[in-house]
Amino acid sequence: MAVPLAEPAFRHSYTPKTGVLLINLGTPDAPTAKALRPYLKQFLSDQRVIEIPKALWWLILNGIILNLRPRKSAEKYASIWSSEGSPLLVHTRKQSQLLADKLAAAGLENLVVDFAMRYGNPSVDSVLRGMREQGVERLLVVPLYPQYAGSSVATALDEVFRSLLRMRNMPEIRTVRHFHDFPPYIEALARQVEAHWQANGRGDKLLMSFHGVPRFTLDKGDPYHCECLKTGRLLAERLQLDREQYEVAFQSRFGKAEWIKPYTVDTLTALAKAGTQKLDVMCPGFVGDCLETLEEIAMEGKEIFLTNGGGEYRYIPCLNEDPNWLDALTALVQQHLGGWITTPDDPVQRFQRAQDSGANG
Ligand SMILES: C=CC1=C(C)c2cc3[nH]c(cc4nc(cc5[nH]c(cc1n2)c(C)c5CCC(=O)O)C(CCC(=O)O)=C4C)c(C)c3C=C
Ligand SMILES: [Fe+2]
Ligand SMILES: [Fe+2]
Repeated sequence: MAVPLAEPAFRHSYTPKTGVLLINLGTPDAPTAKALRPYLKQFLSDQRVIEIPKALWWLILNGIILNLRPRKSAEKYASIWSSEGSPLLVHTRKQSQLLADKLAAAGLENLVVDFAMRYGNPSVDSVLRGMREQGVERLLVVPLYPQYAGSSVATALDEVFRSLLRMRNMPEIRTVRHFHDFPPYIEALARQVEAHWQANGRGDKLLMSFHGVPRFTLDKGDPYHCECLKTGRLLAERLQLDREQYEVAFQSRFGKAEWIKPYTVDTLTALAKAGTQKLDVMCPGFVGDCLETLEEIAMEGKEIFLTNGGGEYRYIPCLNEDPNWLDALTALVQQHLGGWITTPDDPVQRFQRAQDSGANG
């Protein structure tokens, strides 16, 4: 075990704070091969993500992947990079600020809301240290993935626990595991689709594309596949879609192994060849647009659909800063803060105020 680090000096009689830490995957610092290399190295060295024996993978990663992929990925990132930076970082930052505003408006006091990235910057460890310095003694961790996967949620939590391992004065901790069937999240998705239909008319089909994972992780007990299907079913029910009016598929296959199916590329090809005239495409497993949605689905996916004879291809943006999603995220956080929440009319707060005024008066 690592040696615990020094902490801010212990203070008597101060009001401890509650921290809410949002965690997303992470993104390179710039859309360049130079910035992609350390980001991909950190990401693809994670044994929650790549389960190949360590020595063999080290050779493949350092000998082949880190020599070829950074340049190719940098070109893709360059095609989606905005003046504010990487879309994933921009949306996560805005979501964190808007969540803080909403929790403050709901009367929650002594909260510190921040975000971190599992890979790259801002790192989980640096943000957690900052929270401790601000007096955070209770911590709620919210990985921004609706569906649980070992390669997304669990590794984000691993990183939190790795940081806690070195803390001398550890905060109390709670973690959110998933919210794939949380009604306000499903409602926010449904309203996003309805707004798109209102503006553009209804498509013939709705394709819900989720990030894929290797097939063997399903066989070994990872619930991700089932949680994606459940989100798909709940959203379709809410939108009153019959089974033939929507498809669920899995994108972003990495490497040669089999991943969970159907693959989004195959579904897009089949829908195009079947003569689909108007296709609506969305990515419910990503709460913010990123490389995987903007480049792979909105751009590459469109090309695949059109070159195979498909009609109109309409990409529906992720939830991003949508007010219904911010309401859902606020509700999720409030639910998980239950018992920790300090609103002005909270009985413990009232007692504390009475004590303080007694002591001062
Ligand atoms: C939605 C949850 C995600 C799961 C589950 C997931 C699993 C997973 N991913 C890879 C490999 C790559 N993913 C990459 C990008 C990426 N992945 C997610 C989310 C999940 N990944 C997001 C949000 C992003 C976009 C990041 C951004 O900056 O916008 C990449 C990097 C890009 C590239 O070079 O193609 C890789 C690589 C594996 C192997 C995996 C499960 C085992
Ligand atoms: Fe990924
Ligand atoms: Fe991708």
